[in-house]
Amino acid sequence: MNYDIIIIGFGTAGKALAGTLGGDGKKVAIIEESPEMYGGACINTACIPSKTLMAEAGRGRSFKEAVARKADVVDALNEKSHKQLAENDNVDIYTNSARFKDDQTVELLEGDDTKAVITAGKIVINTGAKNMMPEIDGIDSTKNIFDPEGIMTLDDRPDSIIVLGAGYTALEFISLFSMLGTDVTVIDRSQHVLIKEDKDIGTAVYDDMVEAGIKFVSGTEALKVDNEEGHVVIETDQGTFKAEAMLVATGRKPNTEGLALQNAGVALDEDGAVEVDDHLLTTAGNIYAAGDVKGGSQFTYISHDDFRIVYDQLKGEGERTTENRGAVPYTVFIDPPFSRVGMTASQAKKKGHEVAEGNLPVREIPRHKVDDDARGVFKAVVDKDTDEILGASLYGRNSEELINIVKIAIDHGITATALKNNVYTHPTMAESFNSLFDV
Ligand SMILES: Cc1cc2nc3c(=O)[nH]c(=O)nc-3n(C[C@H](O)[C@H](O)[C@H](O)COP(=O)(O)OP(=O)(O)OC[C@H]3O[C@@H](n4cnc5c(N)ncnc54)[C@H](O)[C@@H]3O)c2cc1C
Ligand SMILES: NC(=O)c1ccc[n+]([C@@H]2O[C@H](COP(=O)([O-])OP(=O)(O)OC[C@H]3O[C@@H](n4cnc5c(N)ncnc54)[C@H](O)[C@@H]3O)[C@@H](O)[C@H]2O)c1
Repeated sequence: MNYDIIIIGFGTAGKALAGTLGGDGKKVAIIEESPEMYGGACINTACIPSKTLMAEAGRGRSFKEAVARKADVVDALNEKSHKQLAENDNVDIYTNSARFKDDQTVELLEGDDTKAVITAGKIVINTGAKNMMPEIDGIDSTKNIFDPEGIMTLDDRPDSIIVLGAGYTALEFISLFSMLGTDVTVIDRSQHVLIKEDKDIGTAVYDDMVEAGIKFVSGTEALKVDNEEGHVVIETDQGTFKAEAMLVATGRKPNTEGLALQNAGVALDEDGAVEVDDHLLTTAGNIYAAGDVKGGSQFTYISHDDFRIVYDQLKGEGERTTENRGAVPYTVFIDPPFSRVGMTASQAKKKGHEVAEGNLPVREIPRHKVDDDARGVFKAVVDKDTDEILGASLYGRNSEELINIVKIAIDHGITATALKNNVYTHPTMAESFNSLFDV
């Protein structure tokens, strides 16, 4: 069977491309290896389930209630994603593993057997990333060790948990389990949490987590894990720790295993990600890669923007690139959330900017009284000479929404003075910008 385009992986970019190109009348094949993953990681195993659990915990629901609602949300979104493409007459969904035969030919596998072979002039790889398990003695044979996906399928809340890692994924689960009443111990290689972020904010997050009862064992190397009386016991260079369960959140790696990329002339970079140019073209001239599999920032909205770039290559002027998509904001959904866009003050100084800094503790924002939550601090980085906004790091309630305002300001050259003098509704966290940008 020949198609105009084959998409490997039903992730964020893949789904949008298949739907849009199918709508344009192109003959599209989309290949997904698991029916449980229609719509990709974000809705099935990552963003949506984790944020649903967090929202439920915030409402004071039990773990069981939270997990039950999360399952309903995931099922509904998975079904909706499948339906959207299944109802498109120009899109064929294949539930198989894909493997390249050459740069225009893809095998559809069931186990080791080739069930069919399909061809297309253009192919998009959107196979995402998967959790990495570190090599620790005993990790494969010890029970009650979970990755982020697995920990969200537990029936009962563990009374105690060890979290290995303190990156963005780990921090969200640390916060979640702490809110649910689990005793949390964090074991991490690095010396500080949020090491790449503004130092004061990293400290504020750490202090709030310690205040909530979370225990950190930082700068630590895990040596060995085992089970003892139904618990997980971890031996480290700073002592031995024990809990009912352990979550391993030590990073993710691009999903390229089994694709036989060498058959298509698609090269990987030194981190194992598919090598792409700024139009997302791989080293094979007719094959694109989108989303986590190409490395860089791993966010669902980046995968969605990758869809725009590839679509623009296939149907538009080819002007959108990874270089002109603008500032990329992000939120770590801890309680309260931490969000960032652009540079920190120290990064801006290193780049030669004369910096003016806004620094506003949340306790000075009127809205905090209404919410009865004084935790957090908002920081802004402004170029002293030009009034240009260079970045913002916001730790506090509603930062996941506010950061998008700053992103628009950065992308469209809206100055710090403009945000300072803007009229905002009251009482909101947004009105903090009247003070934050008064630098
Ligand atoms: C716990 C967690 C929470 C997260 N929270 C957020 C968040 O709040 N906000 C955010 O923006 N990002 C978040 N992320 C990151 C986000 O999930 C990813 O960036 C996003 O899902 C990447 O999508 P993608 O398009 O690259 O592909 P994916 O959604 O990963 O889809 C790839 C698909 O390809 C399939 N596949 C793989 N290999 C093959 C093959 N050989 N043949 C056929 N099919 C194959 C897979 O089954 C999968 O369905 C989170 C990640 C994790 C782990
Ligand atoms: N809210 C969001 O948008 C969101 C949420 C979760 C993840 N993500 C995406 O997923 C990506 C991956 O995040 P991540 O947190 O999984 O990875 P990461 O690479 O950001 O963090 C890994 C952490 O594990 C630690 N570590 C590594 N090996 C270790 C070992 N053997 N022992 C102890 N500690 C060890 C590291 O010190 C680090 O703190 C992020 O870059 C982000 O883009 C996004």
